[in-house]
Amino acid sequence: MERKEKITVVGAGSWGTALALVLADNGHDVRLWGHNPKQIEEINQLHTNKKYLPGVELPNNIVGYNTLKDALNEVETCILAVPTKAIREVLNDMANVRQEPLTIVHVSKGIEPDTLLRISEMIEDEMPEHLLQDVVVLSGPSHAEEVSMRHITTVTVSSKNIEAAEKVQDLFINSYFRVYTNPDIIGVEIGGALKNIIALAAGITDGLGYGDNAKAALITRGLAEIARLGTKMGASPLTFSGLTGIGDLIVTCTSVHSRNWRAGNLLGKGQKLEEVLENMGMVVEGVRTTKAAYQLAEKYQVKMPITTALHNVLFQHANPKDEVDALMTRVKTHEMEDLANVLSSEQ
Ligand SMILES: NC(=O)C1=CN([C@@H]2O[C@H](COP(=O)(O)OP(=O)(O)OC[C@H]3O[C@@H](n4cnc5c(N)ncnc54)[C@H](OP(=O)(O)O)[C@@H]3O)[C@@H](O)[C@H]2O)C=CC1
Ligand SMILES: O=C(CO)COP(=O)(O)O
Repeated sequence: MERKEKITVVGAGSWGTALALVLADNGHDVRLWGHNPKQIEEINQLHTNKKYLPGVELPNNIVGYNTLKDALNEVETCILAVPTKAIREVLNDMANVRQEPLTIVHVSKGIEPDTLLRISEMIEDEMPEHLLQDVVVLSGPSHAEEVSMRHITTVTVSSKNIEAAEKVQDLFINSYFRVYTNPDIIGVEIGGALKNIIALAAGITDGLGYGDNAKAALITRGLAEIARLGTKMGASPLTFSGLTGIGDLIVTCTSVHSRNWRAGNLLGKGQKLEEVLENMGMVVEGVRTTKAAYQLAEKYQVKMPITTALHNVLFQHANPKDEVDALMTRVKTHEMEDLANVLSSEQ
């Protein structure tokens, strides 16, 4: 019989709440911490979180907490489910109320602009060493709306410590939520973060009225530039053909649940970025990640034409249609650059 645990989910948005449900289904005592007292009252009294997961009923073994100290008391594992922008602030608050080491499972998909740190690196940077047991990432094609309806979902967990990843695999795995492990933490985090850029771009092309051919082109050429950067950063190229690479690209570029796709769609239809973000009401990670990936491309001297085009649209007021035209009229090239180099050296 598996050990049932007290587990704290930090962040009561869509993804934190959906993951709390999976853990509750597995019999764990789940504490769901959020910074909004009214929302916590709703979770405890009505067993709903209507803003983030409308129509979903939460079981009794999910208890809402508004105080981090109480939420983290006597807990060994915490799931960190806040937007990338809020991570440092929340970790700082956690460090102030913790004395014992904690395993942090992060589920956010982003890169920090300017420092260019992946989220596991941000956690190591911000959390004092004596308070950090292990850092694990959970990522993959998984919209909260579907997970909360117990629709079949597959994800991957990764950590520098394989045993920690396997423990998290055991906490989450069940008949509708299948969890794999992958030792390549760089590839897992880069794939999960950068697919949001391509999802924004896919939303834009849909909003402009382009068809499925354009979407397929974006997904495959998007994957090529993500893998080009990721491998330079030390990731295994194989990871990009897995759940956290192509898998997450497919779901985010093709699903109406995706906030990144929806934001891109509105941009393609002519709305201004500020207006789109204001009306979304939930995090659109791809915007900040585009800034970070653009900086990473410069740092590692990697060509990322789709990321650059999106950067121009988001931050330089470029016209989306002009950027698509510019992408299509670049100098002709090989599809597989490495393969072309190998073949020409054999001649
Ligand atoms: N939704 C999904 O399907 C998936 C999301 N993810 C990733 O999970 C991460 C979280 O996303 P998601 O849950 O969807 O986002 P949401 O926008 O749905 O929720 C974000 C939550 O974080 C809270 N929050 C924001 N800032 C702070 C802060 N400074 N301190 C404390 N809490 C804060 C929000 O509170 P408030 O309501 O007060 O704003 C809200 O409860 C993102 O990185 C996302 O990419 C990954 C896989 C799937
Ligand atoms: O990461 C996700 C699905 O795997 C969620 O994507 P969005 O943030 O675009 O909704």
